[in-house]
Amino acid sequence: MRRHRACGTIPVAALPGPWSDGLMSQQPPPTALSDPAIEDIELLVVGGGKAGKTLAMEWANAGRRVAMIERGWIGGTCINVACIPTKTLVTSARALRMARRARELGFVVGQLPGDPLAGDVAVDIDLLRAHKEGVVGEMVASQRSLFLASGMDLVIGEAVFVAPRTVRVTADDGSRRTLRGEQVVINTGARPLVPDLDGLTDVPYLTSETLLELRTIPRSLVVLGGGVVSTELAQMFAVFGSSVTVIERGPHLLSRLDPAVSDAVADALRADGVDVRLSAPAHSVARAHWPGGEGVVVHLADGSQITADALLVATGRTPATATLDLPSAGVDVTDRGFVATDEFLRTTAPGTWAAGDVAGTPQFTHASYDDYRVLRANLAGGSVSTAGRVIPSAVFIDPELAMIGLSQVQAEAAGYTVKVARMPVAKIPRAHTLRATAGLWSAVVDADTNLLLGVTLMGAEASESLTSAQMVMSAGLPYTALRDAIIIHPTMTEGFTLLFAGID
Ligand SMILES: Cc1cc2nc3c(=O)[nH]c(=O)nc-3n(C[C@H](O)[C@H](O)[C@H](O)COP(=O)(O)OP(=O)(O)OC[C@H]3O[C@@H](n4cnc5c(N)ncnc54)[C@H](O)[C@@H]3O)c2cc1C
Ligand SMILES: NC(=O)c1ccc[n+]([C@@H]2O[C@H](COP(=O)([O-])OP(=O)(O)OC[C@H]3O[C@@H](n4cnc5c(N)ncnc54)[C@H](O)[C@@H]3O)[C@@H](O)[C@H]2O)c1
Repeated sequence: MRRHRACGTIPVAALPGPWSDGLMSQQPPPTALSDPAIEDIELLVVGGGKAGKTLAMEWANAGRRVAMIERGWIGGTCINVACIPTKTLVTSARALRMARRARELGFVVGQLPGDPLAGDVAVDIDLLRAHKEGVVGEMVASQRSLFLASGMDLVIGEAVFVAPRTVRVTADDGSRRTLRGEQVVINTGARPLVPDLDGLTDVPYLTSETLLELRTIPRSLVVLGGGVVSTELAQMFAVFGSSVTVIERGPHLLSRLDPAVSDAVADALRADGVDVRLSAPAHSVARAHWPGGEGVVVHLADGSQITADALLVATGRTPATATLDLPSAGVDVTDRGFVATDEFLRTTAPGTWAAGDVAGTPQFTHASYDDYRVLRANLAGGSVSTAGRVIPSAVFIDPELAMIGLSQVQAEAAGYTVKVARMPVAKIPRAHTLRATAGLWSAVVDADTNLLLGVTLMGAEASESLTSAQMVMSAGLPYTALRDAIIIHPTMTEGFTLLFAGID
């Protein structure tokens, strides 16, 4: 039988956002257990990220006593302020780019009088935001329904450890509960990292979270950092009409890629008008004023400066542990502030586990979901390890970039003798029908075994095509399995038959 633990002390009216109605009113009043101040449960999930919420729902659906504490984002970071809103906006940017190429594609769009942009079409920021909020709102509502239907106790508030496996939650109205789990999972994610840069705290700056709330498209935007968040948002805002400059302190965008691929990413951004400055460490930031306006000026170490209406800080993410009081839980952190876990996702405190970004898992939602699979097994007494996981990823720029496994540089450094397949995307028939012939596919093959070591696809629909290579890799099949497969024509995935033709 499902059992609910109460959160009646947190008034529904205190809850933010569209999920505030009816959430707590379905819960019975608090029941004293072994200690009147402490509510004992089987599973306590701290932070409703991908791994934790999935496990919480599963256990609650099985009739187990589960509480999940979430400070406000029902469904976690990904749905509220990261993957889902940004990819929704990427879709708009892509459609806008296509609309600007209307004549090439055989149609015309109406002329908008007074349009400040060069093309026939322009962004309506209110419509754009409504579109994004519609997608996010539907997903949040769906998550809320699933959480409540599972029978879990969804506790809205800020969690702080007060003892091992014991958390105090404070709601917006100041009311408190104390919950103790037989098992505890910490899944609080990460937040934008704000670097220690001279002047930064004195200027208005945006992060990936606040950028999504803008009421206007800034005429000019300077982006600090040249990683994944930066490249996706910089290109998108350039397409929306901003004059965008990216400042990266290192010699390449997306520094973990082979330089040739990083260069191709920089070219793709430049093709949309982004000014990409590499090896350009920022020295300081200050407010800038000009007749009729104000913004920010970024001074670079080489003495040059960039002035813009708005500044986006995209210099990485930091684990969300600062307010958790982990020492009270007996949970150690690493020197970079992540919750220290072993390969089974156990923390240093008995019965306490961690997953997702906060645990130092590669920062992708699908990686956190894999942590759920690890936890699911290990909380049931198993010993599933996170060691050796091969995690694919994609950067949703145009053209898309998707990768898995080793790059050529990494494979050679690891001592493999490799065969490398490379092909311009223009060789794939489907790319022509999509009018999207930009990009390059490459794959690294172990010359001794013919096994795939890594694949990097830059081109239309790369994030979809990559999964075929991932399946071949995980099945331990040679690259010839893809080369000789009968693949639907014309699709982008068909490109594998061409990529691998003639690499012997
Ligand atoms: C702009 C952007 C775009 C991204 N796009 C993608 C993408 O396309 N694909 C992809 O795979 N990944 C993407 N990511 C990364 C992805 O969002 C994260 O890796 C993923 O959300 C991590 O999930 P998680 O399980 O660690 O927890 P999260 O989803 O981060 O959830 C943690 C939850 O814990 C809550 N919380 C934190 N502290 C407390 C506390 N003290 N008490 C109560 N609750 C707390 C937070 O409110 C949050 O809801 C993107 C990230 C950003 C910033
Ligand atoms: N499509 C996706 O899956 C997706 C999208 C966005 C984010 N994410 C996840 O979020 C994580 C964080 O992304 P991110 O882009 O914030 O971090 P990142 O680590 O990918 O990139 C940060 C960049 O900022 C640069 N930098 C740092 N300090 C700087 C400074 N003072 N001046 C100039 N440059 C500076 C770094 O050299 C680095 O290149 C990613 O690693 C990724 O795992 C994933």
